[in-house]
Amino acid sequence: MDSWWIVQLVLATVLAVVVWKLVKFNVRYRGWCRVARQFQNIGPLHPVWGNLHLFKHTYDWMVIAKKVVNKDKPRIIVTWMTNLFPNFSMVHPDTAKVVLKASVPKPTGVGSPYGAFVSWLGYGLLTSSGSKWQRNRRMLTPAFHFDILRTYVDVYNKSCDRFINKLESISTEGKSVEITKPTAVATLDILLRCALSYESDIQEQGDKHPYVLAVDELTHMAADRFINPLLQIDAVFRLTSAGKRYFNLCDYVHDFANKIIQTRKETLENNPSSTQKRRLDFLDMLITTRDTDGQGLSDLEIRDEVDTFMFAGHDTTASVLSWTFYCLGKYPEYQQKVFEEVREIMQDRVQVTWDDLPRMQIIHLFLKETMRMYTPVPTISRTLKEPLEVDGVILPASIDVMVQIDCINHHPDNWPDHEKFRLDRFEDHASSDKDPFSYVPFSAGPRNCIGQNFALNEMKVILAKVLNRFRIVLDEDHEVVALAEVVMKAKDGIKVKLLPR
Ligand code: HEM
Repeated sequence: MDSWWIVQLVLATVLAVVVWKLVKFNVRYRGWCRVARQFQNIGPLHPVWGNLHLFKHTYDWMVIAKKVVNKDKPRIIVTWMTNLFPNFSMVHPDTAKVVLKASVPKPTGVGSPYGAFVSWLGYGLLTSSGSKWQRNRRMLTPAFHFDILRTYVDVYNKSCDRFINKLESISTEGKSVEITKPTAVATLDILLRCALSYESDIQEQGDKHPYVLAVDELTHMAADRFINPLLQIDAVFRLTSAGKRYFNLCDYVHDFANKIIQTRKETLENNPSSTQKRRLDFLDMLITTRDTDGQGLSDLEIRDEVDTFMFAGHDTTASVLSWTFYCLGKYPEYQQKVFEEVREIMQDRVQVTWDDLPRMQIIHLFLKETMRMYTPVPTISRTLKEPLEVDGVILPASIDVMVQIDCINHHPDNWPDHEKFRLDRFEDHASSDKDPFSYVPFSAGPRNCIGQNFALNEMKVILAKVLNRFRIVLDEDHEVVALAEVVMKAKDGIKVKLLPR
């Protein structure tokens, strides 16, 4: 056969594959259109860009969606990502619960919401699916048992003392301070101490500390990758200067964790009784946990879980705390109520105890309403491997579906006056006939947040101690705008005045 024939054969094969793919896509596409027609669209369609022309930034989606939810009270919203790909968003508890209860995997491929985080977090609990996730979730659950969490209260107290010192040093003469950054460093400090027993002066150093800087930059860069599918292809991203920096930072945080893991493994091997003399941390649990076959986690799995805790546990908690400081300043009459509760519980003490935590009921209500108003994790997603029936419609396999927690928190069917901050909103929430899926800041179902009690305890300790020390007043000259990014952020931060009590 001469070479001309070979070329023709190759071209014909390529053409046949392309045609076959197009036909397959066309069948799928028509199926998507049939389904999409049954639900409300987020807005007018552009002939090429679908709904994308409506959003300049990813966070614009939530602003528009919440207006639609408020006006028409839909249960599912369709967004066309160009005219070729529909995206189905569950915005009501009835539709969200079907997705959250099903064991539906996380989307981690190129162009998917979690894909951008994989080179940093690997396949830890947040990004893994299927049997790997099931095994590891079972193995890690004991690390969040109350008996373990109880021992962290001391860490929260000590770290919060450093946080208060930091705030005092930057808020001299009643000047207002930007609160979100020091709060994020404080929550990272707490996680490093609880997860790895890593003791350092990171709060004093702030982003001069290389680990703080790395985690902060990685969080932002991974979020930027998330909105640019091209940059999600590692090989393409590596060619950009941002990509080079990103992978260097990944190497740095991986090395940082690897060194601590190796040192700890050697200590545990050489001196197994060392754990009896000190507080156990997450790393001890990760190294010693065993599955039903007696197998432990590999070194890579341990590192992935450590990095996952750092990412999933620090920015989320910092977001809630920052918005809570904001709301305390915005609603001084509620701040007074919370403060009175703190004084009643703590009397003359400055350290919070484990037994104080369940008594902090007004703080608890305040945190809950803050998390409803300023949803810490606005959006999560899943990828359908099988068709799933939602609201009487079969959503086809192979599409990504989103659960829009922020829309659920503001759905007028469940939350009348949803834009109003009301401390009494949750007073009888548990006992009322309200659907538990109408409020899911920590998600719900099998893949709910494993760290929620850790976070709630930590936030209560910090709030009690900060309020015991300062009265919080909003800086009225600073405009605060909420942006629904990966976590809920304030556009130019949050500024408050901290007046000593
Ligand atoms: C106020 C603070 C927090 C909020 C609002 C929050 C919220 C959430 C949400 C919404 C999810 C579901 C994510 C998804 O489906 O993609 C989640 C999962 C997760 N969170 Fe949290 N989280 C917080 C604190 C923490 C802390 C402190 C830790 C660890 C120490 C943590 C570790 C995790 C992990 C490992 C997962 C994945 C669980 C799984 O899929 O099995 N979170 N969190």
